Amino acid sequence: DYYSAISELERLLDVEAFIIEKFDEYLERAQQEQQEIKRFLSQVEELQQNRGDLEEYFGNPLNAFTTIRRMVHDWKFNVFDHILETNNFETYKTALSESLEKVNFKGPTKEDFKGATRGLLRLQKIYQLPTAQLADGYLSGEENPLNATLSASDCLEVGKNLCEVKEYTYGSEWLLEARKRFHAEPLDFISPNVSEVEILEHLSPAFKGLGNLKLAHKLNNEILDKEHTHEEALKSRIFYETQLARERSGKSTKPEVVPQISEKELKESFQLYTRVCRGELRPSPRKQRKLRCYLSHQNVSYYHLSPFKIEQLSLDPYVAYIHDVISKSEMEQIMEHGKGSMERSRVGQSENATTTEIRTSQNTWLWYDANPWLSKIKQRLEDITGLSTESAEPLQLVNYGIGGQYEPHFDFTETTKDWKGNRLLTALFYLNDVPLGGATAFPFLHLAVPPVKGSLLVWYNLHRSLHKDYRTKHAGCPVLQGSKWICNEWFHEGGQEFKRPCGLSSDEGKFKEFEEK
Ligand SMILES: O=C(O)CCC(=O)C(=O)O
Ligand SMILES: [Fe+2]
Repeated sequence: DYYSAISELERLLDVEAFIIEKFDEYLERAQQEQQEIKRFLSQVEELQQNRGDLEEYFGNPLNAFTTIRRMVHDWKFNVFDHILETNNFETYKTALSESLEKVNFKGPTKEDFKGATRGLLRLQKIYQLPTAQLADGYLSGEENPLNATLSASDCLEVGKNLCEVKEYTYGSEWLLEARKRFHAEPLDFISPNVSEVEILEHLSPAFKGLGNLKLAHKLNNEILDKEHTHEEALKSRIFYETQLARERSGKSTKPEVVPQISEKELKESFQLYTRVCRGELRPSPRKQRKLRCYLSHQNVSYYHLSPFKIEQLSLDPYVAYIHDVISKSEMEQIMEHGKGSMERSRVGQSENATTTEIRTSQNTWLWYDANPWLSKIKQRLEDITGLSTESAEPLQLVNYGIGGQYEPHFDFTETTKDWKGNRLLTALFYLNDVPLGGATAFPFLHLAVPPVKGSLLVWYNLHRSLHKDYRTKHAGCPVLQGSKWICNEWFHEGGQEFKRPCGLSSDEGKFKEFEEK
């Protein structure tokens, strides 16, 4: 008790002074936090005001990336963490979560954020974009960059995510970029509170991952220069010093670091795919010389009046554009109908189909029965191809996002169980123009077909004898700028007996060498 001795009261005064001190600290912090929240809110408000046309805004992958990043990360660090960790805000907290529940708000997750990073990496790898340029919003050799740049903390997050999946080469570049930007940026722009130490905490292990222990050691020492008692760095220092000493004395050799290239990336078709997407490979003049553009009624009386505009792209296997085959209002109608039910695209057959990085897009199916307004389009597809839709699949609407792609694949499947048979012909409508990237690539044909709004691309996946044509391996190149909307129709074998009769000889095993390439 305090009444029986003055000394205890003295202690009480000490305690009181201590409490005052703590509360002062607390209030100062709270004020600081409020200011930070305010600053963050006004920054976001400014961004919101500058967003302009949404299609165009999100057509810029950097804007898409930073928006997701803001929702996954910045709101949490700058606002919610501050508010939610303080009990005073309990009532505010319930009101907030209730109102979020009311509007059924489900924000992007960490997985979204990682996916966005993987998208940027893919763009960088396939289009060979230098890190600093990409971070500055330069997507190709253009003079004026996109109206978006990444901050030091954006670069840090990209670098962190990449190192997490052992992509140390690119990861270290992003971290170095973060450091450069950290020094260049005005302090009030850095959000959420990045420190140089935090950048170094990731940069040093990244160089260790690359087998550059000397540099990792040097960067680790820089952490210790700034924070003498940094526990992790102190531990790492011992590791680096012993390791480097052993190397010097010849007791251990420099670790051999083999760059991580997946089996899939080593495949010839993948290498060709990236080169075709970049425009480094084109069909030879010898092949191109034989190609024609012409008008055709395809033996349908109606089209004598308004023939199809055909542009051949490859004769064997046959690939061609048919231009201006679908009207603006039809395209809009398709997208409007599909938009509400898009789901992450899957790869594989029915029950085994899974989502994968091989195909980063969303899609939905439009059944002809359920959408009678599609019958005109169905008829047009029959008129163009001369095939029956009796065994065809419903229309598949597809949309690609940040760095969205579909890696090289065949459209035919391994087994066909029913009378419909395999996918004979692919008909692909381009529903929009893609400002950069997003071509349909045929690696073995050295052919990249850029999306042309309102045009249809067709090719046969099977030989005349209905055996698989392995040269038709194809892909959707990553979308570099803008988004990509397409619509697929797959015609199957069934019902084409008189429409596309088989030849007299078998094509089995023809060009089989392309199967595994
Ligand atoms: O996106 C593309 O251009 C190709 C799409 C594709 O190959 C497919 O959906 O099967
Ligand atoms: Fe395909």
